Amino acid sequence: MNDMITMDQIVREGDPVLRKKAEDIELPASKEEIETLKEMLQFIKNSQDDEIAKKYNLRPGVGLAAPQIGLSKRMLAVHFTDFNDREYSMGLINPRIVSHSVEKTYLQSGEGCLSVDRDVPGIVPRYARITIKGTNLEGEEVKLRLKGYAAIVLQHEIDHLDGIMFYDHINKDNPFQPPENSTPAE
Ligand SMILES: O=CN(O)CCNC(=O)c1cccc(Cl)c1Cl
Ligand code: NI
Repeated sequence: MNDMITMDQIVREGDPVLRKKAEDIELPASKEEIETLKEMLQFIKNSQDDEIAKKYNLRPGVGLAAPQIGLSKRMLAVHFTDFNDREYSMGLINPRIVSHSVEKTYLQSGEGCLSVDRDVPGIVPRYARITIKGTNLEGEEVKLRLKGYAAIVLQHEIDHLDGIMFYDHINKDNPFQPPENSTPAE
């Protein structure tokens, strides 16, 4: 079905689907899975379009993981430009982090989530550099070497596939304590 995704379809914290480990998708992905992933990517683009976002009351986001629309499947979509003006706009099926730096990074402004209707302040430690493998919307195997903002966003999304929320990473005793061996991404 080719309906657009709106906030009504976004699952909020408390729903157990957000805490499940999502299942790998059997390749080649079905037409329906590809269609859904394209709708997820379109939702993210719509959420960044002032007119559309206003018309449909969409909260802006740079990524979306399938569990956030109630689908416990390992697929995600991202659409953003990083701090070096590099554009990322893609759907990924069965994404996995195949290697990462020891060094960490973080956004000094913290993170937010469409599935979390509240501000949760604090530094979210992320790996500074990651290598991801997965399958794109064209069915090709891709290998992405990411750092900085792109690395952070992809880790936030892949966490959703493992039932992890961004605030799980915030230091309970001192939320604004920069992690060991880290450099801010901004
Ligand atoms: O899972 C995806 N979302 O919940 C979409 C809404 N959040 C964001 O766009 C967002 C905001 C700040 C930092 C990061 Cl890393 C992300 Cl991802
Ligand atoms: Ni999120």
